[in-house]
Amino acid sequence: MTVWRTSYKFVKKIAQRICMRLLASAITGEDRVTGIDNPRKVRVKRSSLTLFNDTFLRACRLEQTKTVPVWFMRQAGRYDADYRAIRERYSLVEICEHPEVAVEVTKMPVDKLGVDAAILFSDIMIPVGAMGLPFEIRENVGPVIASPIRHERDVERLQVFDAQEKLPHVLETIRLLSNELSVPLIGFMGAPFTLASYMVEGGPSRDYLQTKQMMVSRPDLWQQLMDKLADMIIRYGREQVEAGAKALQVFDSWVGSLAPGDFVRYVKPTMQRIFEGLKPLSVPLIYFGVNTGELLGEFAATGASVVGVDWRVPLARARERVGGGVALQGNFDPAMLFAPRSEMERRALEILKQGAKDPGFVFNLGHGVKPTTDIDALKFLVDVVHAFDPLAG
Ligand SMILES: Cc1c2[nH]c(c1CCC(=O)O)Cc1[nH]c(c(CCC(=O)O)c1C)Cc1[nH]c(c(CCC(=O)O)c1C)Cc1[nH]c(c(C)c1CCC(=O)O)C2
Repeated sequence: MTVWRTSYKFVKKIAQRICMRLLASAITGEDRVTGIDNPRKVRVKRSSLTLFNDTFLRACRLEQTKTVPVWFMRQAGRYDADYRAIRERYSLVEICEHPEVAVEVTKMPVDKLGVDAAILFSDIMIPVGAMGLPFEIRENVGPVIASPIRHERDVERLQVFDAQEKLPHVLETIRLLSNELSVPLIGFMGAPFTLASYMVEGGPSRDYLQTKQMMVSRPDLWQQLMDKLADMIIRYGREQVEAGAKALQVFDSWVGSLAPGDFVRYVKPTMQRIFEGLKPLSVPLIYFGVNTGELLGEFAATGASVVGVDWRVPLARARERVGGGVALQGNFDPAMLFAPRSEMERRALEILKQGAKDPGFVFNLGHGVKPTTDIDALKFLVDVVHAFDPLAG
């Protein structure tokens, strides 16, 4: 009897999944593939019947898609009441330490907003803690480090860790997500300059005086720090992809504070080494920064496959600067999520028309979602992007 009931349930579940899959592809007309899109990495077991929306990955690979993929930086966050409720019980670091909670938070925007990619819920500082430098995240301030890096011994003490050993919960979160998600999971790391800015200043900064001072007056020590962070980033990136991340974004939020000559001299070689090291993983590699208008050409020359653009640069100009062979991601001003709907739509269409001129465009904001954003504005924006036909222009 029990055997019969179990097999009936099993057959019913399979039949339901097949029906859902057929229905979804009939409705969207989008190409759907099974969970496995990189046969080399089938180490992670996944259901072969999961619906999988690969529009984001295809746009990153410069393939023509029927709709423009969209996701938002900081798409899991305080604008969402359910997230705020979870934050009342867990700190940001605690969420990261509990895979079941991190999974739930990562999935929230996918379910609620209908975005085409998920981003791992974590923070760029999590691996800094694992390197042996304790930090704290202060609300409305950002990461704070009590004993910042100033001397050789501080750099020497930093460990290039094994995530299996130091951050097993992060890898577990990725494994769970890659089994459950119907969209690709983006893993991420902070880039060396941006991480160094917190590690050297001891917290957020307006002008990065200590960081830039170390860069120019102790180029040897600076390079030692860049090298150690690059080693960490390559190793941690590889572990994230092996656990199931389908793309990696390297956040260099504050590198736009550098003059182009300084970027080329003090940062670019390290970024080239990082993307060279991550390339064998065969996943899209996104390089993002704010205020990087003058650096976009250099960004494209680092070896990244997708370049993030903020709203200060029109996308057509960004395309001129990066040239061909690289996808673009951006560049809606997060402040414009507070504009009237008609104005939001007008601006989104302007971006879509420029961005989708060539294959290889991912719609995003130019920076993260602001905590006071209305969730309905985000949903509206997703709908506008999905209604746009990139082939019709
Ligand atoms: C610079 C940077 C940090 N963290 C990150 C960056 C690069 C992107 C950027 O430029 O915004 C990256 C980051 N941080 C967080 C994510 C989660 C994934 C997602 O985008 O949804 C991602 C991708 C969670 C978070 N990380 C943080 C929050 C907000 C605090 C909270 O809601 O608990 C979230 C959701 C905290 C944090 N952590 C950091 C800052 C500046 C802050 C903001 C402080 C505040 O406003 O309270 C460092």
